[in-house]
Amino acid sequence: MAEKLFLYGASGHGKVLFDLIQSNNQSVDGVVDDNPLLYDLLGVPVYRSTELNQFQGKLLISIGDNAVRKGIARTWSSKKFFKAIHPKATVSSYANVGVGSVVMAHAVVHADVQIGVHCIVNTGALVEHDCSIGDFVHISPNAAVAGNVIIGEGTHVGIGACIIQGIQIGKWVTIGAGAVIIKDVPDYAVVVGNPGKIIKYKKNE
Ligand SMILES: CC(=O)SCCNC(=O)CCNC(=O)[C@H](O)C(C)(C)COP(=O)(O)OP(=O)(O)OC[C@H]1O[C@@H](n2cnc3c(N)ncnc32)[C@H](O)[C@@H]1OP(=O)(O)O
Repeated sequence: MAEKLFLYGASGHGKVLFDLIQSNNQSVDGVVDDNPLLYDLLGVPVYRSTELNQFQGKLLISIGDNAVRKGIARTWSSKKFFKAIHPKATVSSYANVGVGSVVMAHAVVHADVQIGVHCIVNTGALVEHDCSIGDFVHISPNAAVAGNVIIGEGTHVGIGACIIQGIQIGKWVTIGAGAVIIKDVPDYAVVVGNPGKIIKYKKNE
């Protein structure tokens, strides 16, 4: 019998992953969320994290916030996680997608790309050849990352942003929606606009 699959996070992102899992002819057996007001996600029961140890199965963290995803992955590091790739995503057989990561519909991940653990490559995002994407990164819908780009842990590439080839982006960077990144970006920077300019630094993850 197939192992049971659980989502951690009864969020909007959780709903999208729910659909993704069904697109792969699998089903979600339960959702974990500590919001006491939530009892069900798309008809599947929501459990509290205190109940999680009762369940045998594999877990996928369905929370968009990169730092929160990292915290949950650490807390539940003894659990088995799974990755999920939409059947309408294109992932090169020469790319590597880490455990706990998701690749949404119409995303493209080309050859010799390394994607870390617990990442989100969101709907229609493009990751070109030879990129290295750190753990807990989120590449938002319709963002495009050109070849040979390195992105550090926890960075969020905003919706529709573009990063030209060969750029190095630090860790826990925020790239604003629609930004065009043509220069390297240091750790914790928040960058917006075309061409991308740093408007501030985040204090931490
Ligand atoms: C499925 C999903 O939903 S995936 C989620 C996808 N979501 C995203 O991609 C969101 C990305 N986030 C953004 O673009 C945000 O605006 C951020 C993180 C860049 C900035 O947010 P905040 O820190 O709250 O900054 P704030 O809104 O105060 O804006 C600061 C300044 O930057 C400007 N600014 C903010 N975002 C952008 C942007 N994307 N492009 C250009 N300018 C921007 C603001 O106009 C403001 O300018 P001002 O000081 O001259 O008035």
